[in-house]
Amino acid sequence: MFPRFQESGVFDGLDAPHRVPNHCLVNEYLAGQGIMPHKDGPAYLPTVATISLSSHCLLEFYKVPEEGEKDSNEGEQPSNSSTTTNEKHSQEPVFSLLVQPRSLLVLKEDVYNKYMHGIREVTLDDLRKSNILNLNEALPEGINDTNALLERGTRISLTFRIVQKTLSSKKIFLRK
Ligand SMILES: O=C(O)CCC(=O)C(=O)O
Ligand SMILES: [Fe+2]
Repeated sequence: MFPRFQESGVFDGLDAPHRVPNHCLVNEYLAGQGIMPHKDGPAYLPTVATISLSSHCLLEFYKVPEEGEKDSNEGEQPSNSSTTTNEKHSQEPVFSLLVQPRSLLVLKEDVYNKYMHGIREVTLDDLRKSNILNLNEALPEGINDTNALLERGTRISLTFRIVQKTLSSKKIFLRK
């Protein structure tokens, strides 16, 4: 897989010597589970590549609140079991992407830096809503109606990132 990342240049242009990720987060979402809107934050270099398996989801993008408005959840560890996830989605998304199973989604540059992303806690995704930018290309096989409600199943996501600073074992030893 690393050669595929290098060939496709997904992690090019970052301040990283090897152009491959050193961090992978695996999330499992049961139908109806989501993740609150958040920014991935400065602990990672600003490119994130996500492989999705099993089910689609609707990834929604929100403007980061201005200074003084409510927090932007920057770098906060997002929880996919929070009961308040849908409250955090009260704002309307600016745009959404229909994320297909077996797809690789790369978020970088402005989308990484200027928008929050989240997944609503719903079992049905309403394709009429949310300004879905890739709706026509991403409709699942057999569905040609952009008015459809898409039923979610269990989705597994593998999110690859580059973490710039990791805590060395030496530091851990010295702190004991
Ligand atoms: O599961 C996904 O596609 C998104 C996960 C995510 O946003 C995160 O872990 O920061
Ligand atoms: Fe994220």
